[in-house]
Formats: sequence, C-alpha cells, structure tokens
Amino acid sequence: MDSVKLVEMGPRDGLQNEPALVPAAIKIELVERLADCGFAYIEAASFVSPRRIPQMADSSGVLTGIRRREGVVYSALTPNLQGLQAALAAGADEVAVFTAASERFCQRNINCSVAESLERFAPVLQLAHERGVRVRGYVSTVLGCPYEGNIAPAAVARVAGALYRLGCHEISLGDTIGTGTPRAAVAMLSAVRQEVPLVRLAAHFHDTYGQALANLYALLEQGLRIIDSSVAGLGGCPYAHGATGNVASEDVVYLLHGLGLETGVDLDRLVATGRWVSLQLGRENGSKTGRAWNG
Ligand SMILES: CC(C)(COP(=O)([O-])OP(=O)([O-])OC[C@H]1O[C@@H](n2cnc3c(N)ncnc32)[C@H](O)[C@@H]1OP(=O)([O-])[O-])[C@@H](O)C(=O)NCCC(=O)NCCSC(=O)C[C@@](C)(O)CC(=O)[O-]
Repeated sequence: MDSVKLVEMGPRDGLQNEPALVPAAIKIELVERLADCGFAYIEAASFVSPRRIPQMADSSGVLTGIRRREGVVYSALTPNLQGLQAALAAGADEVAVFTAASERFCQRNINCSVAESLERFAPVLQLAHERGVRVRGYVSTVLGCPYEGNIAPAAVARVAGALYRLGCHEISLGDTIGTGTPRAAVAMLSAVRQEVPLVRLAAHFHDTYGQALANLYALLEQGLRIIDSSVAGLGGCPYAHGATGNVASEDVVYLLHGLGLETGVDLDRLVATGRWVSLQLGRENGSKTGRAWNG
C-alpha cells in the first residue's frame, strides 16, 4: 500500500507560541504519547534564543528527559552553530535549519537576510554531517508572507534549491500564515520540484484560512508524500500575526486513511492524545476529527 511520511510538529511548532510556560514534564509526556501513537518523526525541541522564544528554553531538558522509543527520530530546530551544539549535546537524532522565501519574514524571524541565513547554515550542515546527523531545511512563507503578501513560486524554488544544494536531505515548504489555496499550492510545488526532487519535499501547512486539507489533497494528487502536522492543531508562529496552528494531525490521518494511504499512526490513540494535550493546555481542541471521533 502507498504510504505517507508524517512529521509531528506538536511539541515544537505546536507549543513554541503557547502563552503560558508549559512544564517540561507535560512536553515530555506529549512526545512520549506521540511516539506511542506510531509517529516515527517527532520535532521535539528548538535550540533558539530563549529571549525570543521562552517556551523552548527547556529544550535540552525535554530531549534528554524523554523515554526513547526505538525507531523514532527525535529532531530539533537549530538556527546556528550554537543551537546545533546544544542539540547534539542533548541527543537530537536529526536537526533542522529554517529560512524563508520572503526577506522581511526572514529578518523578523531570524534577524538576517535570506542570503545571510544560507551562509549561517553552511557550517551547521558541515558539523551535523560530520556527526552523522541529517539536516532538514524549512522554507517559510511559501504561499504568502504577512509583510510582503504574495510570494512568487520562483522565489520559493530558489531558496528550496539552495537549501537542497547545501545538503539538506528534506525541504519542508511552510505556508506559515495559511493563506494558500490549492491551485497556488500546485503552482508552487511545480516550480520547486524543478530544483528539488519531489520525494525530498514536505508540505508544512498552517490552517489559518481552513485551506490546509484542500492544499494537502492537491499536493498528494501531485505525488507528494511527506506531511508535517500538529496534534490537536496546536500552534501559531510568533512572527506571523494571526497565524493559527499547523493542520491538525488527527484530520490529516483521517484523510490519509480514507484515501487508503498508510501512516503507521493509530488514530484512536492520536485522538486521545489530542484531547489530553488540549486539556493540559486549557485550550479548545483544534482538530475537527479530534472533536468528532467516536472510535
Ligand atoms: C536565529 C537567532 C538565534 C539569531 O540570533 P540574533 O537575533 O541574530 O542574535 P545573536 O546571534 O547575536 O544572539 C542574540 C542572543 O541570542 C543568543 N543565541 C543565539 N543563538 C542561540 C541559540 N541557538 N540558542 C540559544 N541562544 C542563542 C545569543 O547567545 C545572544 O544572547 P545574549 O548575549 O543576548 O544573552 C534568533 O533570531 C532567534 O532565536 N530567533 C527565533 C526564531 C524562531 O525560533 N522562530 C520560530 C521558529 S520558525 C517557525 O516556526 C517556522 C516553521 C519552521 O515552523 C515553518 C513555517 O511554519 O513557516
């Protein structure tokens, strides 16, 4: 059966913007529960400036605290060498660098131009590869920027291609503010796949305008098979005002199983995890499947 690789974002993208500090014990339990659901790739931490993203300041404690499940890849964001060294010390299995298709978002998010970000990443990739650690690359604002509006597919392709040539094994395409619609998503993918093989591309869609599932379906039809999602639709981006969370993992798994695509994820357990974490955070469950599912 055809399958899809899911990368679970809840513990990182999902929690990084949560207003009240979430205790490390809850973060650890969330990661462990997601592994028990069957996710083989979990972005568990982020080694960025604690002044910029206080919620992720305990990333070392989280990564070192989890009961590891064999076969699961626990990854972390690492914007620079300082972040990489901390992530390696904490035992990250894989790391990720992140930049954007738009200059103004890049400046706000990581305080440098897109070109400078790529220069910064070169030594990160070099050291990671020396240590045998794979590096993922994110491109934000692929279907719209909060400061620059529409983004040309060619601009996304340029940055995605540059990350791939730097040595990123997978490029995740972020609709950071969730403004994309299916035809725009297909046009963007068509441009990017000229630069990066389709099997190396992931869709990372936020659901702000309720378009994420439609966009994912359009890209599945094009043959894309890697999807990022967040349990209970947790999340938002601190540098993208009004952006809601990633598309909910429960909704994505429900869609994929309905299409006969394998995910390795147990939907009953995932729904229970989404309900549990929503309760812990005192927020409404952002997954429609999570709210409706009766087993
Ligand atoms: C990128 C930097 C670090 C550049 O940092 P900078 O702002 O250029 O400043 P710096 O390098 O001069 O460092 C400033 C301070 O940060 C510290 N610092 C520097 N690096 C680190 C580090 N790795 N770990 C811990 N601390 C660090 C450094 O030690 C110094 O501390 P101070 O001397 O002021 O006390 C900073 O701008 C930053 O942390 N920005 C936050 C970026 C972020 O986390 N954004 C959210 C994640 S991206 C995202 O969500 C989008 C994505 C990936 O999901 C895809 C999508 O949806 O589009």
